[in-house]
Amino acid sequence: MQDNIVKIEGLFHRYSKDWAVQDINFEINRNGIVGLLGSNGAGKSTTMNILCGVLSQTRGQVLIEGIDMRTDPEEAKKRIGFLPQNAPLYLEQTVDEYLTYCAHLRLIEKRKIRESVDKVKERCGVAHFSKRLIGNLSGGYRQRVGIAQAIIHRPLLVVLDEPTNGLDPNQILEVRQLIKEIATDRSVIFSSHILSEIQATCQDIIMIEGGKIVFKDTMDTFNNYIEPDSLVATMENPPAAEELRAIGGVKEVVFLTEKTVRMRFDPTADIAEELVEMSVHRKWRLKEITLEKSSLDAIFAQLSNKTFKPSVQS
Ligand SMILES: Nc1ncnc2c1ncn2[C@@H]1O[C@H](COP(=O)(O)OP(=O)(O)OP(=O)(O)O)[C@@H](O)[C@H]1O
Repeated sequence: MQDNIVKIEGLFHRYSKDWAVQDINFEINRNGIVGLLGSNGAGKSTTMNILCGVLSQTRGQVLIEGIDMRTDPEEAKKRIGFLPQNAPLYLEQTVDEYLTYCAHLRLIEKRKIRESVDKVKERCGVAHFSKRLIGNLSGGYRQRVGIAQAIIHRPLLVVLDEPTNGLDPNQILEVRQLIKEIATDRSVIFSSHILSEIQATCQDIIMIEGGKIVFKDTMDTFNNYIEPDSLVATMENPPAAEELRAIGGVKEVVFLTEKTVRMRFDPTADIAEELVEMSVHRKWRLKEITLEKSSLDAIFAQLSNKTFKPSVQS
């Protein structure tokens, strides 16, 4: 039977008195990107540092392809590439010097180092900056070099701690694209405190809050879990706001234009059907109706406050 790429069981860690993470359990069994989502201080870096063998857990087990990170760190770490929150870059080195140094650290055979460095520069789009000092690169290119050091030894798992933090919108798109590319033939765990970032990048999501997992499943399941709670309707002959507000389950009515209205409602009420029926009877001449889901941040807050654990993950 094939071992999981990653299996984390009953992971607890405390730095001093309080638990930073508690009872973290998850598995990764396939290539692609898993998003680790949580607000500041939620426990993302602690989990990632333990997963990569940089921090030793108080309790629990981390297995990489069945190899215990605690008892056989050398073998387990060969299978992992890590880009911590503060990328371990030497700003006074050129891209070539730095990646060659990383290749040595990763124990790549001497005769293969040149080739490995060239390949990874090509893959990460930094080949044209080979002789440039890292200190003189933009934030986006520094992150690319950080990702290059994480994949130079061709690990089966790459762990990226908030890799798009501090980048401008264009750089974020470029780094996201690079992460998607490197995840085609390996597994990537990617952390962020921004839900839309995880949604745009990941196939699976693990939400962590207050050191505990509050949601873990596929991104598709997460998206389906979000129920619509407002609609936008356009009517040729709309009634007054009070008439719409009187419909059972409607919480708020706001006219966006003379003929277009947004109605917030209780997700358990079937407002759309009611609105269509009333429009026919009262001749409001409904032209268009669009259901809207709650803001992502609201869902994040909602999930963060409750413990919801679907059984499957990847
Ligand atoms: N070295 C440390 N010593 C003591 N407490 C720590 C240490 N590092 C983290 N913590 C605490 O552990 C908890 C989890 O922190 P962690 O850095 O893992 O969260 P995070 O989700 O990565 O947040 P951020 O995005 O802000 O880095 C927080 O309460 C934090 O204050």
